[in-house]
Amino acid sequence: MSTEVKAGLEDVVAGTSDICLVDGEKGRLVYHGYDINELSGKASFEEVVFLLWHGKLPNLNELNELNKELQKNRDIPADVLELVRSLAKNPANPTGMEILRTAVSYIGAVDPNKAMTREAHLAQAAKLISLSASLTAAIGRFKQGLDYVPPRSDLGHAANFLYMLTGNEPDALSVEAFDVALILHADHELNASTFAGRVTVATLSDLYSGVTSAIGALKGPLHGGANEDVMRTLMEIDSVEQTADAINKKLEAGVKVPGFGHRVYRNYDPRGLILKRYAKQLTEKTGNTKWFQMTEIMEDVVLKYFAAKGKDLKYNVDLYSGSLYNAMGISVDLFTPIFVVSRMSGWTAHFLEQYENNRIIRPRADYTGPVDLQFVPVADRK
Ligand SMILES: CC(=O)SCCNC(=O)CCNC(=O)[C@H](O)C(C)(C)COP(=O)(O)OP(=O)(O)OC[C@H]1O[C@@H](n2cnc3c(N)ncnc32)[C@H](O)[C@@H]1OP(=O)(O)O
Ligand SMILES: O=C([O-])CC(=O)C(=O)O
Repeated sequence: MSTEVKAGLEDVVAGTSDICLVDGEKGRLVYHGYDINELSGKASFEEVVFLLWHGKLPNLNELNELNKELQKNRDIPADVLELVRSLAKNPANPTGMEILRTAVSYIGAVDPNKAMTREAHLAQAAKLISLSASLTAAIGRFKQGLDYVPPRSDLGHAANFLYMLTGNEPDALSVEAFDVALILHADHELNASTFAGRVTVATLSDLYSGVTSAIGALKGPLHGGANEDVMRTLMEIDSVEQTADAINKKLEAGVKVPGFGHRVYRNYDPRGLILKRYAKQLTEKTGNTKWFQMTEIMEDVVLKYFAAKGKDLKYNVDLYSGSLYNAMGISVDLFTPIFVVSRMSGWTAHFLEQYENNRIIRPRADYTGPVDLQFVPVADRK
């Protein structure tokens, strides 16, 4: 057995997959052959869901069928809605991610369709794509003391989410920007949450357990939770003029600034460039450019700080989603749940792939503890 240990499994290839290519050197992200720049603004999120699950873009009939299936699953069942409503009011103040994780686990427990077939998994995946969006909108409303807005079947996935969140029909630019954000976050090879989920389903556990594991992993601030941290950092500074100074102080203190750095992208994160364009466009349209301006200053300060040290640290997908979502009127606590709404497509595609050609995932640890200790009865221990 090789004893070479790569901390954090850096650059370790843990399997093959034909879902998604992350080219860290060239800053490219490709879903089943399609570069994200080719899909963004042209395809809908629903088409990308089909692409990730089936390895090809849908024809019109296939897309209509998928849309029908997604629309059918949009309304939140009464028992799930009550669970979410009570959690949103709980004095422990659970986060959006905690409520979403609990609701998904509950939905799995009460789903009568427990078959471990591709057909059943696809039905469960469609249910989760729809319900994760409806639940995120409902969590946002309940946390503000507002009522549930039932879904509409005449709107696409992105527009329906914004409608269920605000109760108003969204404008075309917000729908386009949100749809693109969903596409950009849809999949990312063996990132921590997808890996966690694949490990779970590789024991031949159910798809809901895989998704619950994945949500738990995405929640952390080193992964999906960073998008909320970016916005909280900006809100804590709360001044365009103070941004450079405040970020420099954090860097000098050795704080890891959220929204920067990536395990794979050495050059730039291609998703960030697209999100930045939409954030600029939407914040200019709404007239509230403060958070976008602060984010640009943050980008400039961090890049210069590291360049001066001979390091090439770039911003990642989480940096500009903050000002973008804020311009859509979305509260910070929903930013990582929105990541779930999108990544549900990639997670479930990976789980389908794992089930198709499964072997339990079980690496080794290089043991560094003692051996041959002698047992001492408790009364004689110091
Ligand atoms: C959707 C996503 O998950 S994208 C990532 C979202 N996460 C964040 O934005 C949180 C901030 N970023 C980070 O914590 C890291 O860059 C990660 C977790 C993304 C990647 O971690 P790793 O690949 O293990 O990189 P690592 O932490 O070893 O960083 C390499 C070097 O860059 C520095 N560095 C990396 N990211 C940052 C950052 N955001 N701010 C300051 N310094 C950083 C590290 O201190 C380290 O410096 P050193 O070589 O002097 O020790
Ligand atoms: O790939 C990663 O390590 C993290 C990431 O950017 C993602 O999951 O989108």
